[in-house]
Amino acid sequence: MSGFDLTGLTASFGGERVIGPLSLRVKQGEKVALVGKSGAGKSTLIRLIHERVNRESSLVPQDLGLVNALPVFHNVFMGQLDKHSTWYNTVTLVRPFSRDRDEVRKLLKELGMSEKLWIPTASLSGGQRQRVAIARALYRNAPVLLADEPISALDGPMAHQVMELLRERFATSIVALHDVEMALKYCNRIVGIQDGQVALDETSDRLTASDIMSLY
Ligand SMILES: Nc1ncnc2c1ncn2[C@@H]1O[C@H](COP(=O)(O)OP(=O)(O)OP(=O)(O)O)[C@@H](O)[C@H]1O
Repeated sequence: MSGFDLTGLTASFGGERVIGPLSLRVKQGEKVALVGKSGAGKSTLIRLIHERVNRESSLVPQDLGLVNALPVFHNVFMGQLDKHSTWYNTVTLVRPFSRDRDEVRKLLKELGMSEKLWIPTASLSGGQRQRVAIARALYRNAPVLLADEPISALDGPMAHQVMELLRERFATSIVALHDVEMALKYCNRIVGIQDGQVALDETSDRLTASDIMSLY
């Protein structure tokens, strides 16, 4: 699977509906940007999609979900925990296999931080931590990427490098982005969320930044 057709997506907090009911069909090869103002429901929608396509997806959550006490290597390795036996994962915790070390180092190099392989994650900057979560998603190598503001802590050149990498490595993606220009540049479909509903759904080549700004 690398496309999906989800219907009946809903979420409520304290009895208040914040998403849906909403349907979303994403075809293989589509790079979807979720846009909309803060509180519109983008993160909640990504969580709902992840619940439905869990094992088929690589997730970069907004809070990153890193284990601070562990080095960068182990946080990235977590992307493939469910692909190995308990024995393999336990050995890796103490003494990682060279094949995995090399693979993780190579990914980190593409993200400009190979020298951080054995550094405790807690000691990294915000942008470095974000890149660890991105490396974990790349290492998981699932058919669908689900990412919630994956470049919010990165400087300009690194933000472009990461978006390029994600576009190249994942056939299908849904990425919540605040930066409208980045959404238009790296995604081929724009889905605008307003009050938990789809308020805009159009291919990028038919939109300008000002069309999207009407959502804000
Ligand atoms: N755990 C929660 N408990 C209560 N309300 C929540 C919770 N999570 C989200 N909400 C509410 O749901 C709505 C949608 O939130 P969500 O985080 O999905 O928005 P968003 O579009 O991702 O915002 P942002 O761009 O600021 O990340 C908001 O009104 C928010 O207050």
